Amino acid sequence: MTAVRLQGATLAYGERVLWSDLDLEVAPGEFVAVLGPNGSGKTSLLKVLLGQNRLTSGTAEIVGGRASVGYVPQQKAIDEGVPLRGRDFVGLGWDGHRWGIGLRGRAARREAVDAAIASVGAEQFADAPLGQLSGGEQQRLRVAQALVGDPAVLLCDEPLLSLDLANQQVVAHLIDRRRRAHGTAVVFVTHEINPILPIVDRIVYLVDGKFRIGTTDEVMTSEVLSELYDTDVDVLRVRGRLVVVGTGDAMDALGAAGAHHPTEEI
Ligand SMILES: Nc1ncnc2c1ncn2[C@@H]1O[C@H](COP(=O)(O)OP(=O)(O)OP(=O)(O)O)[C@@H](O)[C@H]1O
Repeated sequence: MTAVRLQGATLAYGERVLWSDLDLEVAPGEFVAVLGPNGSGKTSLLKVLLGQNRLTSGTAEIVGGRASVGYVPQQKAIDEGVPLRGRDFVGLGWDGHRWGIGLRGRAARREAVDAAIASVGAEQFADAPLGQLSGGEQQRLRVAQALVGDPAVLLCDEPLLSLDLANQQVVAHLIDRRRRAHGTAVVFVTHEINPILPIVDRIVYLVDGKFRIGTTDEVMTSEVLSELYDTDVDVLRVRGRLVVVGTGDAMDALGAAGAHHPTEEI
């Protein structure tokens, strides 16, 4: 069974080839992380799957169709003045999938919104204005919004960015629980693999037109990353965490260079 399929997928902007001949099948319930330095084409890959970017060649398919996709965007602070309540924000995810809400539709909507809010443990703050919530609380509601339509595929674009360690773990755990309980396929773009290290099934690692796909143990080695980066890279395991040294990225693919939490990574 396959939920997401890329075949011979190539994306180029003019002369610049981000990746080429990418073959990837994501199974229902599988958790695939997309890693790579800035500009390697991680977000572009998600945009292809969302139907916002066209491949230069090859094919990309969400097997259940685009209606079965949930999307968690990057965590960004929502303006304090936004009058929307958390509950209404989650409801927008439902409305995106359905038209013509009758009485019965309204009851189903309420039920689905309540269930999505409960699934991320957001009952306590779902009725507060969105702009007054913390970054972690807002991000939990974004996950609820993506889940309310009961997606078969969840696409996440750096959903942990700028969350503290505790909230990173909360959000990662929510997504993990969801994919195990519902067989949701997850494609998860991230700079920081450590918060999802216990969860991830496979990694797609993109670097400057090259890529490697495999399990964490297959991809996160000094040998593979040195080859991808074309320079000496060391992958160290320190107290159950991965630290990468030598990629030269301002914020390298593991967050080990520490743009966000330098002291927490080691
Ligand atoms: N529509 C476009 N036209 C031309 N170039 C683009 C377009 N969209 C993205 N790019 C370029 O393609 C490259 C890859 O962008 P993308 O956002 O996919 O990278 P990324 O791996 O997600 O990076 P980051 O980690 O910085 O978010 C970047 O250099 C970007 O400037």
